[in-house]
Amino acid sequence: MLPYKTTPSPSIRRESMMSQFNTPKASSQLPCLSPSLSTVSSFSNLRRPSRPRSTSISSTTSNNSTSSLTSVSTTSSTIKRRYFSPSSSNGYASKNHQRYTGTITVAIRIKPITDLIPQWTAINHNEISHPDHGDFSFDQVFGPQCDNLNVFNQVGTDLVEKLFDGFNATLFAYGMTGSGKTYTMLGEGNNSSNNMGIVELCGSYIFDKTQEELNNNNNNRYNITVSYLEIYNEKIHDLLDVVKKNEDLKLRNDLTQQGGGIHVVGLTERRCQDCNELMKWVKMGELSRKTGKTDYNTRSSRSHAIIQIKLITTDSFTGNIRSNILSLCDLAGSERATAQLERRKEGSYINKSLLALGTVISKLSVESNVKDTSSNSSNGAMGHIPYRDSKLTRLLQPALSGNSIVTTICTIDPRKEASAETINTLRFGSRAKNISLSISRRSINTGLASGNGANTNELEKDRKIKELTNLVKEQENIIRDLSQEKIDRQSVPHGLMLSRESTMLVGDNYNDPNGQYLSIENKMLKEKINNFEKLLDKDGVELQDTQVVEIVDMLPLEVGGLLETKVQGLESEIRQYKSYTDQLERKLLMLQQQNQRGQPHAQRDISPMHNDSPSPTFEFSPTNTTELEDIIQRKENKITDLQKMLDRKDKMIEALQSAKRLRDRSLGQIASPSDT
Ligand SMILES: Nc1ncnc2c1ncn2[C@@H]1O[C@H](COP(=O)(O)OP(=O)(O)OP(=O)(O)O)[C@@H](O)[C@H]1O
Repeated sequence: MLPYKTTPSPSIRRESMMSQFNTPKASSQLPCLSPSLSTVSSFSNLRRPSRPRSTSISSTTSNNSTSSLTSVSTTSSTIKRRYFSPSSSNGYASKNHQRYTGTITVAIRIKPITDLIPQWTAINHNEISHPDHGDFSFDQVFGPQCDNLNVFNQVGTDLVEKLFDGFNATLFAYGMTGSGKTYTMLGEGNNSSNNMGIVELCGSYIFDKTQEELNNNNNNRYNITVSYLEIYNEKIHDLLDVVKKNEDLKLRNDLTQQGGGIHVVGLTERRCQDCNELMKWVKMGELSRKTGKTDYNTRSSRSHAIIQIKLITTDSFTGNIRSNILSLCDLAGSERATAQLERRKEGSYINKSLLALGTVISKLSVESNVKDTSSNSSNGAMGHIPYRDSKLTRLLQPALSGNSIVTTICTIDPRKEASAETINTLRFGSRAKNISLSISRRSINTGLASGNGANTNELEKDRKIKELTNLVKEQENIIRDLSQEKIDRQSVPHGLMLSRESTMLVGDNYNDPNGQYLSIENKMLKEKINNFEKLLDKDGVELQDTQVVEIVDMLPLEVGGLLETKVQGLESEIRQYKSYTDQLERKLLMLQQQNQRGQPHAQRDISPMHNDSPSPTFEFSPTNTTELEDIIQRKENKITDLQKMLDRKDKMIEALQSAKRLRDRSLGQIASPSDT
């Protein structure tokens, strides 16, 4: 169990502090016991002119505090811890209600100083005062005398109670460097007395309460985990994983979270059996956290740190499970520029993210005011809130936008030289105080728990994983189909053998048969063009019969008609050549006979004697036998060529006709006798 040493009861020490409070000078040392009273809604409203100090508050407060002090059982008889019972006047819903409505709770904590007279003092449990700036009102004001347990009793117990009621809760410490944020959240030194920080006190309270519930035979079973991260120079580090501690973890919107959430991908969660174990992890994380020396703090936190304690509640009777998170944030402190380069760089990141937080708080505050003033007429729509301006605001986004009950502890250094920062901090606090929250209880999962600590989140994640796995499978199928399509395209025979039927079959395998068919058709047409080009190139070269048939087979039927006409033209041309050649031969014969008889070349007219058939027109007329022989030879060659060409065309026509017959047959038509 917890290694706490027995501590003096807070109530006893409070009694002794009360005596100081009754003296006028002791107002700055006001103990912090009363529940929240104030609900002032703007910074200007929070401020009142200085007034004479009242001394009448102490007795009332003292009575209140004693009556509201309740002992909470712990599991060890040697440890007796006393907590206040949760305040009921803070706008919180009762245990049975489903919703919490109220504003962010803002507490101010004044750091004790020994050497100088403080400029800022607590005049009662809700007000802080400055001789020049006046009085300011908040939910809680903790004087320098208040210890961490006092603070916890006022602001921490409520949050933990709400956690058990099914809400998320967030507490963050805000203030200038050296003003006491880390002291408040994590305590100091060996934690021998009341210097335990809020984190440890919350952890202790949570484990005590789970034990108490078990003792009361409650059906609920609890599992508790802890995670610890820091934002250093805008990078998110996992402080509970020594191997990954320098990795920059990514943020992701977590749709499994009710109302949306921000998920830190890969953040380690450690399961804890008791507060001792929880603090062991926290201390381990502390060792990794970045610290350094600043003008105001010898061990300044150079990063924002967020510890999350997750309470997983399983109803062993119904199997319902839910998880709720308590986020405890120790922000890095704002500071002025320093000479040291490293500190300056860190400082600029810190200031930038705090500025982003300030802007978000300011805008939310304005939005809340607008909603208040327009009340029912408001449609509830939010203006743009720049959560994305920094990692810090992104991480706090779910809490600030209604996923969590939020409390802020603003720590201040009461010295004169820190006054500007104090005013800034109070301004921040007053804006935060304006922000109204309306938070649903986290829904409870039905469905049986797995018994091994499964929780809502885990079940949701399982569902999400299944969904994503299916998606991945679907995408793998698409990729496989696409690769197959590529292979098929590449394997389409290069040539003319791919029939339309086969292309249709190939096409049927694809998701989009029309598209696939068109692409194959396109490929075929390209092939046809290629072959026509080859045919043109091969003019005069003998084509194989099969080639002719193939070419003709792929020709559209209209081309066949054209070819036939062309062939008829050629045939008539050949007939003309033949007739002319006949005439020439006759003429030649005649000339030869004349030569043999020794007759002179009296006639130069060599035009055909019988002009009964049309003859082609020639450019010149032969003048002697040799010339004539030459002409005749050339013409014979030409005739041979034409006959060859005619043969080819005949074959083409034959092939065309047979292709036509085939197609007609395949179309179920009866071939007409003229086709054959
Ligand atoms: N309420 C307090 N009681 C006693 N000592 C305190 C208190 N608040 C702060 N201190 C002391 O002041 C010093 C600075 O405090 P702390 O480190 O908590 O400041 P911080 O706001 O976290 O600063 P930083 O932003 O630089 O990290 C510490 O030595 C701490 O012990």
